[in-house]
Amino acid sequence: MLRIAVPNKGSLSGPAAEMLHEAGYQQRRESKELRIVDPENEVEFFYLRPRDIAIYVSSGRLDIGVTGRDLLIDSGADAEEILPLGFARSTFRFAAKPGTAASVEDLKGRTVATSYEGIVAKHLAEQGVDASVVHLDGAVETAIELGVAEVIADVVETGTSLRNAGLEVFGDPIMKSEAIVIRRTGAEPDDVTEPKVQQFLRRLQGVLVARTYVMMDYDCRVEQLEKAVALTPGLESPTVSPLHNEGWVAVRAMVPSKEAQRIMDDLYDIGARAILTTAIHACRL
Ligand SMILES: Nc1ncnc2c1ncn2[C@@H]1O[C@H](COP(=O)(O)OP(=O)(O)OP(=O)(O)O)[C@@H](O)[C@H]1O
Ligand SMILES: O=P(O)(O)OC[C@H]1O[C@H](OP(=O)(O)OP(=O)(O)O)[C@H](O)[C@@H]1O
Ligand SMILES: [Mg+2]
Repeated sequence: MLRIAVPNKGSLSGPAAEMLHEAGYQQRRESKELRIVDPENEVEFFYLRPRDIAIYVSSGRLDIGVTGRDLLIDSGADAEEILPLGFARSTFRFAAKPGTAASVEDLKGRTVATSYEGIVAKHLAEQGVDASVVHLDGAVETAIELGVAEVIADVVETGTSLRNAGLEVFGDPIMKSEAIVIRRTGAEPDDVTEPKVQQFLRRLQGVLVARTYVMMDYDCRVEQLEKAVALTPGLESPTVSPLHNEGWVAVRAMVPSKEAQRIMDDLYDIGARAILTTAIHACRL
């Protein structure tokens, strides 16, 4: 049975469960459940605090886990990223009252409040800056107003929390994060576990592709086919089938969903007709 760690709370938990459900895995029914077995897929899910997941996975007791890249790096645990999952995207940044600091060098001798001491200490050491770090569990934006620190280092998504606290980011982003799948560094692939890990990754990749691509079908004149294929090259190459009407073909290709409307306009302009897009529910590339 493959043993997988899944976030039990916070920003990662809902989207992770949704993605696993889309990938065909059974998920818990109640938020208090700590572990469930999915016998059909021979997988056991452990619902753990996102911050603890890298530690469990690095111990080797769990085979893989879903966590945030920032949490993995912060933990310093012996685990590595094997698949980015495209949700819970954020940047990790320094912020302060406007005019306080312009770059990481300005942190010398100052105090930085953060929930991610590991990331901050590593970054300051890399930059050769000597500053104090104070650990807070959350709501770190308030630390400046209350005089606990002059600078904070925190997760920024929309920037709303910073704006509400009257703070501004400064310096280069410390890192970019998103949800990821991790496994123990240098895990020895055994014959029983490895195929299951690979199947798990293929399923999640299938969900990612289904989320980012749509299937496009259209008819076009043979003379326009090369132009049309250049607009819709597909992943390998589009399927082209003859139509009953001579001189026309039907084309089918996957296209990035974000570009679908523009591609439909361009196809129409070169004379393609009956242009349809349909959602992809699942796939294996
Ligand atoms: N507003 C946000 N937008 C995107 N990702 C976020 C956001 N807040 C936290 N994250 C990501 O969630 C992960 C942290 O999860 P964690 O559950 O520890 O904190 P949280 O989501 O802030 O929840 P809480 O603070 O309520 O416990 C990190 O990978 C972080 O980058
Ligand atoms: O840029 P934004 O879109 O505002 O998102 C970033 C905020 O979201 C998270 O806070 P959360 O609500 O989890 O509270 P916390 O600080 O107590 O973790 C994070 O710690 C930031 O404060
Ligand atoms: Mg938080």
